[in-house]
Amino acid sequence: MSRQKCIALIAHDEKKDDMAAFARQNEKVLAQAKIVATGTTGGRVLEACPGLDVTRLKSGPLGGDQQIGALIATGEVDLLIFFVDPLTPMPHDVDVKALMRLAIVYDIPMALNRATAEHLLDFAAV
Ligand SMILES: O=C(CO)COP(=O)(O)O
Repeated sequence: MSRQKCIALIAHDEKKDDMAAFARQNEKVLAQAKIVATGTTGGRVLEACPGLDVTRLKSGPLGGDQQIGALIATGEVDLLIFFVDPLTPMPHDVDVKALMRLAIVYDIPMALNRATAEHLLDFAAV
């Protein structure tokens, strides 16, 4: 039997409502996976869907993006869903860029907005 899929969820502040709505809408699919999330995003996802298996890491600006990058490097993440806010400068922009780079290096499917995330979830059908 193949191992349970791991989905990483991250949303910048302006996109957190969107992430909560996305989680609610896709709760059944997400419930079949193990979820890892940056701290605040994970809290919002759990508020929206208390039954999900969510491991909350550090908040993004405090190293959470790098933790998810490390999980990608060790082969533990199958899909990255990251709702990026393109309109707000971030103090941890270099961490965000590093995370995206690792997702590319390890060829992990990566959705940076909701429209793509819906397609990837359908496609991955965990
Ligand atoms: O900043 C983030 C991603 O870069 C997200 O972190 P939080 O989920 O803790 O807000």
